[in-house]
Amino acid sequence: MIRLALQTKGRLNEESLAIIREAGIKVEDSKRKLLSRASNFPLEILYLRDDDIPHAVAAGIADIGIVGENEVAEKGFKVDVLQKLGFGKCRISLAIPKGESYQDLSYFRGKRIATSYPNILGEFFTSNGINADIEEIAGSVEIAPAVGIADAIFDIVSSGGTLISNGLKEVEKVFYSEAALIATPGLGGEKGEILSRLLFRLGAVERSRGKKYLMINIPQERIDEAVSILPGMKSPTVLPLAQNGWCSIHTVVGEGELWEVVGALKAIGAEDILVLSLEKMVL
Ligand SMILES: Nc1ncnc2c1ncn2[C@@H]1O[C@H](COP(=O)(O)OP(=O)(O)OP(=O)(O)O)[C@@H](O)[C@H]1O
Ligand SMILES: O=P(O)(O)OC[C@H]1O[C@H](OP(=O)(O)OP(=O)(O)O)[C@H](O)[C@@H]1O
Ligand SMILES: [Mg+2]
Repeated sequence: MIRLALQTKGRLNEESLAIIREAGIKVEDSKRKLLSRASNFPLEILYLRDDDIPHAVAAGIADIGIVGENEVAEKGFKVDVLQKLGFGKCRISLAIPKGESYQDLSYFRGKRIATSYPNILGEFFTSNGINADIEEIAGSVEIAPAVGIADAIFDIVSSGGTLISNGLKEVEKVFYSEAALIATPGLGGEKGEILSRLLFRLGAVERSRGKKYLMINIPQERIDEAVSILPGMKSPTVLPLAQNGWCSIHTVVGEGELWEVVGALKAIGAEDILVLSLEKMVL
């Protein structure tokens, strides 16, 4: 049995559970029990505040965990970061009142900066030779300048909407983060073996993320052109059609490039273009 720490509620909770479920593991959500066993895989979930996950994993209270890289860096506990998970993407940035003019980091010399990430900020300032006053606060950091408890802030930014709503502007992007799977260093034996099985499944889930299965029909003489347009995994599958002179091409395309590829294929005479969702890419 392996124990996985997940955020009880908040930004990472739903997607963390979704990724486990996409890996075919049946688990209950945190509304019922804070420790719950999967019914079809040797895994149990321990639901925690995200701040507590790096320590729980470093201390072996949980064997693995899903948490933002920002929390891992801030807490500084020794854990292995096994895999980035592609969600919870954000950055931690320095922001100042929008009316202020800003040239460079020297702006922050002698200023009071409110943050929930004093260690990341402290290291950043030290390595840039900035001496400032770091005020640690647990939440609602963006309001600190307006109520006079700080001159600037260092906090999580994603869309930037919260900064704008609070009359602030982002001036330095310091740390980029996303959710990651972390583990107690040196997990071996039975736990190591269960972890490999889990990583194998998560890899398949991750690879299929944002990917579509594309099927087109195309005249035989255009196959080479079509293949050069398709980004495909290896080379795309080409199948003959019952209709003479035509064939069907199947391949996997990233969602980001889908419409461009479809447009280019149409332009060279592709027809019957089907886009299907891709369940898993095991390889
Ligand atoms: N706006 C955002 N966009 C994307 N990811 C975010 C955003 N805000 C936070 N995150 C990521 O999600 C993590 C959890 O954020 P959340 O706001 O749920 O934390 P919290 O309030 O500290 O929760 P907890 O109650 O578990 O301590 C952050 O540490 C960060 O990695
Ligand atoms: O740039 P934005 O897209 O506006 O996102 C940034 C905000 O998101 C997070 O807060 P969240 O909404 O999770 O609430 P919290 O402060 O209660 O954790 C973070 O603490 C910022 O305040
Ligand atoms: Mg927290």
